[in-house]
Amino acid sequence: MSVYTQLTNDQFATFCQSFGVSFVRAIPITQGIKNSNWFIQTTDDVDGAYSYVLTLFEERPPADIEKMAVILNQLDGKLPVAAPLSVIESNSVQTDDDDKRYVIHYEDKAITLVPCLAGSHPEQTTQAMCHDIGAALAMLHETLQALQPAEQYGVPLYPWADVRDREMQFMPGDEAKLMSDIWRSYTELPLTTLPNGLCHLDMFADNTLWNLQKGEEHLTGLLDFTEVSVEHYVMDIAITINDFCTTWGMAEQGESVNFDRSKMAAFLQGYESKRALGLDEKRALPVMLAKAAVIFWLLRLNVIHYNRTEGRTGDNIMVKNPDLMKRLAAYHWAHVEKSQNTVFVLSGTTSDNQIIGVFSSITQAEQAREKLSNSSEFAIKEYTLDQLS
Ligand SMILES: Nc1ncnc2c1ncn2[C@@H]1O[C@H](COP(=O)(O)OP(=O)(O)O)[C@@H](O)[C@H]1O
Ligand SMILES: N[C@@H](CCOP(=O)(O)O)C(=O)O
Repeated sequence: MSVYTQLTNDQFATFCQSFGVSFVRAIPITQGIKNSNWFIQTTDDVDGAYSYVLTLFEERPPADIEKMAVILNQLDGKLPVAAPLSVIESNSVQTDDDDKRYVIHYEDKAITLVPCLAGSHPEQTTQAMCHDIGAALAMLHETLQALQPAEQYGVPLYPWADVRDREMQFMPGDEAKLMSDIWRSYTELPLTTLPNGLCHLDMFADNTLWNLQKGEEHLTGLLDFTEVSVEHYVMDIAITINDFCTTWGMAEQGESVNFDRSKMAAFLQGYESKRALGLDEKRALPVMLAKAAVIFWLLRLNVIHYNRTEGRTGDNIMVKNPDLMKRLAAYHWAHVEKSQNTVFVLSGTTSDNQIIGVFSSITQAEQAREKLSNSSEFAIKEYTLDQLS
């Protein structure tokens, strides 16, 4: 559980009053690792129910949280998000939407109050859920294109290269090599031409809520918009795929990491039902999956670093296991290396075995075969480069 700041009931009551809500009780929220969150019970709630969530943003400055409120209001109605309540201005003068404030301050930190969304976090995902979260992410990418210039609405990207340089000093050689190989391969992608825009960048299953009725699972909430930044859409896709399409084994399951490629196919189908991916995005995806895993490996090491340097300890502090992300990065990297080392040969099946072409992906080979009038007389065979020499 992560509640970094302790507040008194009087403080909760005063904060809630700023949003026109009458406070009864605050219940600390057990999930989340960045901010302090409480469910808020009001005088209108019965039987221990609660209708709001109060968040005290521990890291992001209030100006970033104001931007986040604009983003959530843009998405409201298109996707199931919890848009922040506006602050009741004391002079009771009607304010335009543009002048509304959504944030109050406690010391130098921002506080928001949002409606509590129904549903629960999935412990496991299904192919149908992966399809739906893919469609939701594409809708998010498309909808936020209305906010221009995008840089004005997103927060700056975190300086992950600095975290990498600090953490790599303490890593065993093979781990540092994995990280730098993936990083180098990422920088070799056509980064200047890949489409970009406002991205969520933390769409993990535990940042989503679902009605989990068996066979009828549907998305009821998208949470945690504190990281929204301008990034390549394919990076946001990779981040979301990495969590939704992986079964994470806890310590008792040997911390296994099982990535499900059929879930990824379902995700991509859902995504492309709302926004078509370009060929360059599809080509970049395998390396982006590895880079996204590296970023969250670093993020988790960074949380541990700050907990240590700022003396944050105790039962209220939750940490997520960086090793799981390291294993996922290694899995994706092995896949990239294998495909870099593999070619697909299209050749005739008749006695002369005529070679039509050598391709770096199965899709390219299939496309070439489809163009042949007598395509059934040609086969595609996979070879590693050392088999060909
Ligand atoms: N609007 C909401 N409705 C229901 N639950 C919420 C809402 N906002 C936050 N939560 C709960 O609080 C948890 C932590 O919120 P989150 O924004 O992910 O915090 P953090 O930024 O600390 O990671 C979520 O996983 C969810 O369980
Ligand atoms: N989703 C990230 C870290 C951010 O955690 P959150 O609980 O604050 O969304 C991870 O799994 O490492």
